[in-house]
Amino acid sequence: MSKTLYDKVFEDHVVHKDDSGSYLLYIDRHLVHEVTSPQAFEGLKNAGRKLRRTDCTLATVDHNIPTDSRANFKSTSTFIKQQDSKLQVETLEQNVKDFDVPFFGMTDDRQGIVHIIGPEQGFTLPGTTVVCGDSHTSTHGAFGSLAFGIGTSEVEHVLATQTIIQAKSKNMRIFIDGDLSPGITSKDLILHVIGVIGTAGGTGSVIEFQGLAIENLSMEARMSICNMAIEAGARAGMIKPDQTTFDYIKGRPLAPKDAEWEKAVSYWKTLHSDDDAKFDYDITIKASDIIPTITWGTSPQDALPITGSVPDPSKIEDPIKKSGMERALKYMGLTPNVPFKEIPIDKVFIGSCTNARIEDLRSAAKVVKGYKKADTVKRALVVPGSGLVKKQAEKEGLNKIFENAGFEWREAGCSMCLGMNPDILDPEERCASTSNRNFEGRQGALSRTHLMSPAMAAAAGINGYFSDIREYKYIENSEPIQIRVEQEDKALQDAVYDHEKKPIAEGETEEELENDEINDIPPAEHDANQAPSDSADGGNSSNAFLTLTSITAPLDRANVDTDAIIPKQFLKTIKRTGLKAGLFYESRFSKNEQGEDVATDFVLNVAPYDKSEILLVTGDNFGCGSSREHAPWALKDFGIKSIIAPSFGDIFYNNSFKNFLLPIRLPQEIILEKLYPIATKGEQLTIDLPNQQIRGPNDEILIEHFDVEPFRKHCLVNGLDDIGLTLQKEKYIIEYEALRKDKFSFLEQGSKNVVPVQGSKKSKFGLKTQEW
Ligand SMILES: CC(C)[C@H](C(=O)O)[C@@H](O)C(=O)O
Ligand code: SF4
Repeated sequence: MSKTLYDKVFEDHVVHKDDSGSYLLYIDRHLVHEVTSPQAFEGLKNAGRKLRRTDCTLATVDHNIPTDSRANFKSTSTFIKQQDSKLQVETLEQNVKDFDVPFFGMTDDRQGIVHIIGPEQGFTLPGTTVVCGDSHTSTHGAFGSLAFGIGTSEVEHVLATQTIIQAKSKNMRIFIDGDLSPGITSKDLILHVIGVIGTAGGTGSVIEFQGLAIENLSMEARMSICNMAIEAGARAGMIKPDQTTFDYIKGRPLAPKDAEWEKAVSYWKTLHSDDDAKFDYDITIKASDIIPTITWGTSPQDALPITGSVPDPSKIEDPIKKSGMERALKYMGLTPNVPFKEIPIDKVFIGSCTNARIEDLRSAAKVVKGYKKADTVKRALVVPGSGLVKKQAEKEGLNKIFENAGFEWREAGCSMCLGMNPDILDPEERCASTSNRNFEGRQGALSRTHLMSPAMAAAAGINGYFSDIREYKYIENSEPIQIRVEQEDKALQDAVYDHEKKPIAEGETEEELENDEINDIPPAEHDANQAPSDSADGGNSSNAFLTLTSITAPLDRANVDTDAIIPKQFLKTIKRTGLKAGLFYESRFSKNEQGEDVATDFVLNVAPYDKSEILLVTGDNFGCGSSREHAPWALKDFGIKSIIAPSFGDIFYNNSFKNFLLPIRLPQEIILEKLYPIATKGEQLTIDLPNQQIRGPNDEILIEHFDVEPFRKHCLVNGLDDIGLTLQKEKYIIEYEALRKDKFSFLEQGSKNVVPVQGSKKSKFGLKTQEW
């Protein structure tokens, strides 16, 4: 039977299939960062569980770390000034020691954004399953791996079992017909695609990108495309591996070598969709239709060609779309019909897991070279995606080009992509950004983000206005510094052996340093919200969801992203509880003249809805975007136990079940006709999970049947912790591991070959002298 690329990779990882149709998949590569892991490690500790495979796990710090020069770095505790950020980073530093996880910390040149370092090290390989507690894990699909973001409960599940419970997604193909026109980048391509299919377009599907335009792209450009597959709502994005892929991987530190390399490549060559494979959805986009693209609104689907103007809501008929557009334009401070090229900007951000690789920096540097940043542009930040990208760029002299133009050259991290560190925009500042999300408040409270390619962001920084890169006048050979090195220097990676940044301050011993850091970490407390797992099947009747009767808060919005449900400043906790105050923070509160929070008339602030346990959303795609499990934690903390909406972001949907919160999908017209009138009257609905029904205030049946996958229902009705359930299937995991060791022996080394940095704190790995 013919298969798609997704079918092949999925099937090669099935450990077990349940009668209910739910699969247990083996995970080859697990990337870990500081934001979504503390509660997972705490869960392991509380339950006395081990980490199953450290060799399949690789950790780094990226979201919270300042991008200031680390030239005088002494210790995390002195370097990071924001207390909550410091705590998250130090908690990961402690957890990697406690669980023996290979780790790239701040004294290591290999540290960087988690989705940059995996491919850079050769940890990400074709045909593997790759997960991370981060939505942009989709990036790794560029290698033909099945890579997707997971929530913190799933991180814990993977740490404990090296597997994940999955349902099979639908197959979607996006075929790019023809090749891209000159000057058009992969960022324009993916923004264009999202503009066409919308942020819910890929929901429930794995997208395979195909066509000449894709085949002609470099690996880095392919990564930018798959990176933003999540912004199209997809579970994952994939591109079949080819010679470009193999050339990129060969020689990287953690890639297979010699005979294992040959064995790997012959398997990888089988990883493509068969000619007659069937896709559930098939979309063709003409490459010649794609021109430089930017976003104007507060969702990545608000994408238009740079030659266009701000859209006009008066021309829109659909009332939900019209009010959404009005709201976005008001937030963005934009007037309808103004040409994009006449809109001035305040700041530039060149960075993020979408566009902070060496090719991105090269293309921005070419634009900047020989010019000065416009006087009206207050700041332009260039943040390399990893320490190694930074090194490579410095070797090529790109840092000098940026600095000569008045751009700031920073250290690696997520930075202003979401501003969990000090890099944020001031309210109402407009930013030309190479990142992937333009949500309200994303780059700082009331910040205004416009997404675009690195070359376009750089051009905006020079001109002071959004600019069409095709009209831009490059200055060639005007400066002594040339962009000479077109090939990435893989040998630079060996430089970690002689890197200059010594982590230990003069006069301070390793032991003192270690003690300093440990002293800053409060002892782990038992988290009351953590599902106890001492019973054999992990059951806990207090979590069980049977029937729920409550008034229902109506929410008339579409595309409510998880940044809106719980903004970034509340992600810095290492606990699962205490998030009630942050729920819908930007909507529930505004600042008065004294700068204090004042409650708005947002539905959850107003009686009787402030006591609602059900949220009824009329628009599509609730919980899209980030994988933060903090979103269901905050909803739960507020008292919400069920959410009804036409559709949900895939990761949010999963995360809800893990927290015994029931998401129910119903068609929009049914919601509007049958449930909305009751909700707006402040009357009660009853959700009956065992019978899969919704009843009205007089117990009349409103919804005869709603869908919920049998396995999820079983777990919810019985209050089951699925780590406990999976561990009961350990015999299948052991069997799979034996098969894997033989058939996929080239995956066995994994992160075992990670060499600790010289002079780093004591590591249980010891200082190896492996050859790379
Ligand atoms: C912090 C993390 C959960 C989040 C994500 O999942 O994407 C972040 O990386 C983001 O980009 O919003
Ligand atoms: S999207 Fe931004 S915050 Fe999220 S991982 Fe990528 S760079 Fe970091």
